[in-house]
Amino acid sequence: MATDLHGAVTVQGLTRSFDGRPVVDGLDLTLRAGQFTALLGHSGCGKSTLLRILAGLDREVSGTVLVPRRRAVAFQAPRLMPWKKVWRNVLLGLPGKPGRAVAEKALAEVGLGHRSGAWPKTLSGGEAQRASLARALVRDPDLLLLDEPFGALDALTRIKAQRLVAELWQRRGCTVLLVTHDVDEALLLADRALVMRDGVIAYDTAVDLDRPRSPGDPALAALRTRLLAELGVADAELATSTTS
Ligand SMILES: Nc1ncnc2c1ncn2[C@@H]1O[C@H](COP(=O)(O)OP(=O)(O)OP(=O)(O)O)[C@@H](O)[C@H]1O
Repeated sequence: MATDLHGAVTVQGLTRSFDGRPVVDGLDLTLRAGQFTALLGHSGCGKSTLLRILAGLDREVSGTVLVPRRRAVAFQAPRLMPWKKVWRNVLLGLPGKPGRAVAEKALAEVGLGHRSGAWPKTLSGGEAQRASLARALVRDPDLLLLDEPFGALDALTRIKAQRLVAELWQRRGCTVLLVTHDVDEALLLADRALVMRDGVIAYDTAVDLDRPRSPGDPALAALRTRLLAELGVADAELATSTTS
């Protein structure tokens, strides 16, 4: 995998197979630096596989992958080490033995400065997810990869976490790729939405809507219908498909 110094991502002819079955199959994708892109697609279509490849966690691929050197990933499960205090979790794996103040700065950015010395098991689900986000931010990423980071949160915590990510993105200006099952979440946050199908990006649309966004905006509603059609979801299924 090649790396460059900017936030842009270039993927060409990317293929990843498991047991002889291609999950990513000649995929092309370009992300502009600073762009917030949502990646949608049916369960099992290969979204996490693509994200893991971009994160450098899976190198058994063919094709070209050009990503920024500084990149970080946050998963649906916060993956905190229970035997390390929150601030130590934030610094986990960082080179050069950075001090607690570095962790606390990232924790403050996600509104968790006061929990720095806590044990992970004492955090709520939303707090743990924010700690996981701080662990990504402390790496000062040009590319932030988010794999369903809000999937396990209750509705209210989820809304707060979505707002936080939107704020962080606007403040930091990094490139974001967000894997989500939730079309409404994609339309709330992203300025581009992709649908992955049959191992490639099968649909690609700009989400060119003013912020903050309102679900009542007719342009948003039209995009929503189109994306759901791309996902093969009929109108009658709308309510359940976007809240699960
Ligand atoms: N390490 C692995 N070994 C074998 N098969 C794998 C491996 N990782 C992923 N797969 C398979 O690749 C396919 C795509 O998985 P992936 O997790 O990327 O899908 P996804 O779109 O992220 O799904 P979901 O939305 O349910 O998280 C699945 O069929 C999965 O079983």
